[in-house]
Amino acid sequence: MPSFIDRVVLHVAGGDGGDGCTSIHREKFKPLAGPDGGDGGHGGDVILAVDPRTTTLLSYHRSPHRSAGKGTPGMGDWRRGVDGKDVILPVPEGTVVKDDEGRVLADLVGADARVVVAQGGTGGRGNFSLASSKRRAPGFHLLGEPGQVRDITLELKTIADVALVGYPSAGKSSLIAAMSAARPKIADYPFTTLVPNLGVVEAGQTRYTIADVPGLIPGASEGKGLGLEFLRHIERCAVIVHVLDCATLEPGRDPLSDLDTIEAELAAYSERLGDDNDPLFTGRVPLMERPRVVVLNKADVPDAAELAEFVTDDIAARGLPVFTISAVARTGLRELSFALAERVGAARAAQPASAAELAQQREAARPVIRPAAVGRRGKEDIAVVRPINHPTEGRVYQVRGERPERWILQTDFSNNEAIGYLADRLATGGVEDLLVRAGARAGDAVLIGAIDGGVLFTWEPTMTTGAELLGARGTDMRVEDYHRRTNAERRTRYHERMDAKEAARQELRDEAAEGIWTDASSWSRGGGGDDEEAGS
Ligand SMILES: Nc1nc2c(ncn2[C@@H]2O[C@H](COP(=O)(O)OP(=O)(O)OP(=O)(O)O)[C@@H](O)[C@H]2O)c(=O)[nH]1
Ligand SMILES: [Mg+2]
Repeated sequence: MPSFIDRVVLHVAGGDGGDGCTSIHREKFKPLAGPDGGDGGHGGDVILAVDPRTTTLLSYHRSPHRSAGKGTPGMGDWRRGVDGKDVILPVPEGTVVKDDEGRVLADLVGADARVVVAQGGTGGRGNFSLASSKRRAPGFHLLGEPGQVRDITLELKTIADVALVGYPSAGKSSLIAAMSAARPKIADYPFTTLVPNLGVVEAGQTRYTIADVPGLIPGASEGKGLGLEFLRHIERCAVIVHVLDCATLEPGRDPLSDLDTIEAELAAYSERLGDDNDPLFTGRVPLMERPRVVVLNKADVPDAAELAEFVTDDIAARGLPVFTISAVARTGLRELSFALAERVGAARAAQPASAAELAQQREAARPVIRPAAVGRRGKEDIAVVRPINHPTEGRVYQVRGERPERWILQTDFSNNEAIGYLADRLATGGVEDLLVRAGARAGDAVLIGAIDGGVLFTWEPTMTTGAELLGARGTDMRVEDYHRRTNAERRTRYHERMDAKEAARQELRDEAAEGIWTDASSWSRGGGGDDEEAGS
């Protein structure tokens, strides 16, 4: 059985959006009745949702890849593609979601807490919805955007009122079994408990939860034993109970030094927690200031009872309440459960009145980081343009920004009209202005997106060649006769034209300062070479 099921790395993928459709409506006596290609469906999201019936992250450890459904392509007759299905992953309450850089994306507390961890891609627009008065019969559609893909880490931090801490085999599981209806595994070998067990205790009017966590050994705060796996669970418990084994035969151990060892580990962990130890985040007092109770266990063993009596005063002298019990013989449990109820009650009274109040305070104290929005629901940013040194292309103007990068993903580069549409979008979206301001000139290499996976092309500003190139139908003259040619012919023509321009530019460049401008001819993905068909 894996020991780290309360921390899993999950690979999540939103569904890809379906492509739009290019279609011309046909009717009897009216074979070309305008565009009727529908939009592609949106991809589904991957969502984490708190589910009270889920108590561990075990199932994600077994199958860590989760993807939402794809949107289907649009079709003729104005039919829209079908949206991909969302995938809803149930997680236990107390699951903290982090991205691959360790930033907290969500802290799922509350019965209906949920978060989208991978957004589905937006469906591509069909030629019907791309039609405008300028562009009456678009011969292209937009591609569906890929869904968001990423690795997230889920960590389960048990939410209980009381945490039982102590060395392996101290009797923590035995104690929770004696105090509540929980039936954890109990055995005489260390690290029997790998996943925290939760029990509910009723003492008088107070009802509280108690968590038995895996055993702790020296060095746990540096990850020894089950280390941090264990320590994570005490972060959210209001009261800490030290369970000390008075019958251990291990050399060098006795209740007092065990107590010191565990306290030192808690202090080291608290240090590590840093910001997360902040009461505003946990809603509790910092770990080291939380109330503690000491339990001397195994008093049914004669020697142990003697030892317990012997150390009681020492521990009490440190200001800690002490209870001598036997989890097996079930002695001393009633006093203990009432003493815990009292401290839990006090901790609850000191807490912010409501979860909402806590959330509000927390929000004010630190920015809540939410998953970066991609696709249809996201707020769109402004592009940034800067000259960079491309590893293979030399000096390149790089354009970064959600909008232009999405446009690239939506463009079918085998369709010249779609490329023309992209050029229009870049011009009207202000990217051309930014290029001019950044100092780019016609013929410079421009990269939209990251160095890997971005699209590299030679820039021809529409503002200098623009108006005169716009045909009567609003189509780009660079692709003027698109409707009379096959795809392959169009592509070839386009590349011939680009090559000719490139040759002309090359001459100019040769005269200009050497080595500054580089060759980045025609559209190519990821900085790779030209298309196979180019120059044929
Ligand atoms: N005699 C006696 N034995 C006990 C008592 N409590 C627990 N034990 C025994 O101690 C051993 C370990 O008990 P567990 O409850 O599994 O200990 P634990 O602290 O949960 O151990 P880990 O899960 O490994 O960290 C078992 O053999 C228990 O039967 C007790 O009060 N008296
Ligand atoms: Mg145990």
